[in-house]
Amino acid sequence: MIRVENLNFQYPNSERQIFKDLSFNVKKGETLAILGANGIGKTTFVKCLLGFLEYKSGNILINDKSVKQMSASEYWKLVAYVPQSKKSAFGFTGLEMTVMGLSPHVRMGRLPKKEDYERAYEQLRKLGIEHLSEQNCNKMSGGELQMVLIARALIKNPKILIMDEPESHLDLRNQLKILNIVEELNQQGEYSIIINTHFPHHAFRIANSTLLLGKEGYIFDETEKVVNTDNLRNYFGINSEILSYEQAEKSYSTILPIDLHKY
Ligand SMILES: Nc1ncnc2c1ncn2[C@@H]1O[C@H](COP(=O)(O)OP(=O)(O)OP(=O)(O)O)[C@@H](O)[C@H]1O
Repeated sequence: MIRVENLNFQYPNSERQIFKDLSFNVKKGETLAILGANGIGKTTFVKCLLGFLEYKSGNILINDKSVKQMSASEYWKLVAYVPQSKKSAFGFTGLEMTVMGLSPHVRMGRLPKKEDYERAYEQLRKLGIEHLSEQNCNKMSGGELQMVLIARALIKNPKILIMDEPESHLDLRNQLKILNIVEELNQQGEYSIIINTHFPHHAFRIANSTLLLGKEGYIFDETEKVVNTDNLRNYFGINSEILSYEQAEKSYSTILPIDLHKY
């Protein structure tokens, strides 16, 4: 569904090449987690993917078509972006915010119709947050706003969902709500999901594959093969243990950071 081939990117006036020959793919129905230390290039990658930054060479393809050959409306019908909910200043209600997600499908400049609002309400209801429809986004908690931003992304039935640390800044319950939604979307088998996260144990929980970015290169593979103590030492500079727990025939793993690795 989405394929990245030999992507190279460097900011102008910067010595450092952020990606060198980055290649990976995310199939339909799969979730990819992107992990890496602060400043390694996770957001830069998302900006390349969304077309806000131009990469030096390489290719990003959706359904075997280069995104550079797509019109903006063709691209935005396929791709939805869920930004972080922090530092938001939106004066819209939850319903209005969700209707905005339909913009690639409706003619520019026309007012949303009654059925657009009904569709938005239905989307909020599906996520169990219809009580936020009349609430001003400025007055929502981080978790509530994050859910509305997910509703805004899902309303247009995208094929690819790109989420930038959607569970950061949220309390444990709200983090779980977001993870549950991603898990549910993954199980529906209709989406390719790419999620930037700072939590390796979230990758365990929701991601079929993980891309671990580092200064000298990257690792891309099934999450269980990528998130291990050796890689956490090499890519994050920490000594850690992986703890696993089983309940109701489901297995859960988490990372226990022990101390800083001494080089
Ligand atoms: N406009 C820019 N010009 C030059 N360098 C930049 C620019 N934007 C970001 N960088 C640098 O590129 C590198 C990657 O930044 P990026 O924001 O992609 O990292 P990140 O992995 O998302 O970090 P974090 O986990 O802290 O959010 C950093 O060293 C950053 O300072």
